[in-house]
Amino acid sequence: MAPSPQVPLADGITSSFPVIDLTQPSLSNLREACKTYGFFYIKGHGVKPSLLQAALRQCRAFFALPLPQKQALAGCDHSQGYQALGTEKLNHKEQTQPCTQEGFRLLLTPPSSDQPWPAPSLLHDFRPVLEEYHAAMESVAHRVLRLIVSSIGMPPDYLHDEIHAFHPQAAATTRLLHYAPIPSSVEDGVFGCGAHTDWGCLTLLLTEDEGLEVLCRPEGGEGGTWVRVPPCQSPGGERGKVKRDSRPGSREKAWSDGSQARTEACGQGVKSEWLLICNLGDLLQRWTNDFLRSTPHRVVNREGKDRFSIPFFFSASPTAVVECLPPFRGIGSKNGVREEDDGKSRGGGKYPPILVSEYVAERLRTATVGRRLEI
Ligand SMILES: O=C(O)CCC(=O)C(=O)O
Ligand SMILES: [Fe+2]
Repeated sequence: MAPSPQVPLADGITSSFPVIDLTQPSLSNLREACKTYGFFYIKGHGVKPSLLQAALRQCRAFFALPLPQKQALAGCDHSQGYQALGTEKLNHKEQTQPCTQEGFRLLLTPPSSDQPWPAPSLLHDFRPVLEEYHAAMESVAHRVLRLIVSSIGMPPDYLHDEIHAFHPQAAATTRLLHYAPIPSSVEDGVFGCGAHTDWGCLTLLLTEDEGLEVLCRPEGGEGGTWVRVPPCQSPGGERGKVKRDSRPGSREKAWSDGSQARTEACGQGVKSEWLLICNLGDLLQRWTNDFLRSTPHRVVNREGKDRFSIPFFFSASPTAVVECLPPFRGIGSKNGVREEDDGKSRGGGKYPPILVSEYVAERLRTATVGRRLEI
């Protein structure tokens, strides 16, 4: 099968960031993307652009509400509702300040009567638009997961049917994020959101704004290079400009203009399509004994502008056990390369089996300010 369109990287990085077309997916490209980067773009997802635009409009409208109205929507715990600026720190090693963002978590799967919603008198279309958006992302996530499982040589429904990973339902959260117009400073430890991995199965991200950076380690191992990921679409369909970090000795690289990928992905002359950015989370990495990657990423607000994004976090059923899958038992992964077991693995894998609920609760707890989390 022909290679899928790629986003070539700038500044001498030889590899590229893949675009997976859900209408004609290449499993080998998908496997390579999941193994090498843990990040890829999705095209051909079938979600209407009008729904994506409406979700972003509601996101902006929500954060434009006066602070007391947002604070009234704090959930009974951190997993739902409003989180004010200054309440989260994802990386206690590198961040000197909390993330410069405020957020609103919509834990809609499974449905819960505890989920706070703004009154329709405040934001009339908020709930119907975001419920539709959540359902659309959930369906994309199930499709992508089956493809990922097929790409590693397993029956597509293995996680669904054998592991009951999503039975009766995978927990899934749509999160609205607003990054305050505070310039980040990598040197001073000020980040829109500090380097972290996502703790679910996979994340689908929608944003029109620059700022997302991914730690690129094609060879695996320590170190790596932070690369900037062009947004899913630029405002008005215009293409983003190449941004390079020209500071001497900088290890940060810019992706080349994402418009190239979008044009290639959509065909010349066609108005650019809305891509989704997909990344793998820790559960998939643990299930595959580190064969697939849950890659560190961060948000750097270089221009100090308001930034909006909507990640959809697809986790798993809280009662599912995360334990090394059969093909990866006895196989270690060093520097991203499969190798034979060194004899120290437990339960056939590097990690002891853990309940999804335990893993997720611990990660959520450590993300609130005052707790430690190191990557
Ligand atoms: O806002 C973004 O672009 C990414 C946010 C993110 O990585 C997260 O919330 O886990
Ligand atoms: Fe993330």
